[in-house]
Amino acid sequence: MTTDVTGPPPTGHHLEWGDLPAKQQPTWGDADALERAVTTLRGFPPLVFAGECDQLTAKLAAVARGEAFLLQGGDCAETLDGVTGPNIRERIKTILQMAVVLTYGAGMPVVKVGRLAGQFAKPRSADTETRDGVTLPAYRGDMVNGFEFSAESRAHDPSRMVSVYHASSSTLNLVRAFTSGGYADLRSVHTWNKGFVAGPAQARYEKMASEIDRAVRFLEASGVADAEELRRVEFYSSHEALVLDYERAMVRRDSRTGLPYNTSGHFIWAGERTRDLDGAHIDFLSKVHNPIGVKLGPTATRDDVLGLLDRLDPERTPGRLTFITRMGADRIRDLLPPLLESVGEEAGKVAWVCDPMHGNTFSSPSGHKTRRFEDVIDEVAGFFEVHRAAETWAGGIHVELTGNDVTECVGGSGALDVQDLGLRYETLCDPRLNHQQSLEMAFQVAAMLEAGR
Ligand SMILES: O=C[C@H](O)[C@H](O)COP(=O)(O)O
Ligand SMILES: C=C(OP(=O)(O)O)C(=O)O
Ligand SMILES: [Mn+2]
Repeated sequence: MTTDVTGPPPTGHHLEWGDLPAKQQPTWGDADALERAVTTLRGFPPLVFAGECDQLTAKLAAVARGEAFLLQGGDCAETLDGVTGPNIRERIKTILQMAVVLTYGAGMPVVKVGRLAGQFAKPRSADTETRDGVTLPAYRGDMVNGFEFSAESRAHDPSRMVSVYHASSSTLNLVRAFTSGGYADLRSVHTWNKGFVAGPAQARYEKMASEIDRAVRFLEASGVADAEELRRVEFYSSHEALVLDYERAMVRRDSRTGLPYNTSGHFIWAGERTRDLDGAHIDFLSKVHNPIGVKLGPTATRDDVLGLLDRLDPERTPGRLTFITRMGADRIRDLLPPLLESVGEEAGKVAWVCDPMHGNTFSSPSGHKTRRFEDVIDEVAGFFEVHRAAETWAGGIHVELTGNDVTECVGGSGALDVQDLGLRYETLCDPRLNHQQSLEMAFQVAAMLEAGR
């Protein structure tokens, strides 16, 4: 981890953001409260450092070259109440386990990125929600308003951005402690499996962990393994850069180079609803030097893809830009090939990652938003097939998951049924894979990666 100091922008050198149209923004009522929150945020230290962002760019360059695989995962919507030690620990353990399964199964470096420490704002399909004849603003994530269905809670409150900063800071603090303080030591692969509800994937993991243990002991005994290298993992934060008042206020200039970085997270992306070329979100991403992503849904055209490439990565810097496709299991095989084809040679200049969640959401009869595990796997399978045929690299997966034993997505070996959804449905936005389903997915994706080698 580099320790460069990333300072606030020098006085008089504030970046100009202009006033391009910005979709999906809060309507803060109180201008003074907004000003106070933004001023407070601007004075806070960065949450991540420019040097770390550059390291991640270098790792994503390896993904773009086909030499590494990206695992990006976490909640759809983090919540302030959800920032607890156990919640964060179980999520980190889950991602570490998945990464080990992928690394061991596929013999390939895995870049680990959490959807965490900033994933507190949501774009919505509708601005309002109606219950029993009462219409209120839709829930837009804890950065903007509360989930509770009352006028007071649903009002957009800028001071929430400051709360999100603190929540992100304490999340990152624990993540850094876990990943560099010995907990993520490869010699503890077994302990990451502890505390989870037993199931087939856990048992399979246990077996694999024993093999890894033996291999690590062998390497250590032979003097090949560097004890320090085994002790820690590089783990990065990411979120959708949605609420521009928050993201802009977190921009700092790198003291080494003077270049602006969004220090609210290592990797940030523009969502499917805010990726228009002439909009404020793409303009924002074009001005910061972090590694960035853009979601591409079923309506993405050749011109969108080429335009985004030119706008966001004019120099074609390896690792700078990642396209995250989310087409749906039934459409990926038709919609992705023309995009790869139209980009031609340029397709190899960016990383391509599959979000198998957002194109596969439906409502259960009980009214729960859900996804079928089998559709999620099928979209990833389609993603691999298409890339193989196009001779481009299927660079990774972007998944909504939790380490907790929730009942939000149906299917998987636990055969979770739509009738079970009400048991432990805890997400405030989209349904996440639970621990068992996440681990199962890792085994299936590792097999796909292995088959392609
Ligand atoms: O992850 C996000 C959701 O897909 C997005 O917020 C839209 O959800 P909605 O259709 O329930 O508004
Ligand atoms: C809103 C999201 O995705 P998308 O922009 O792809 O719909 C999300 O990642 O939670
Ligand atoms: Mn989501």
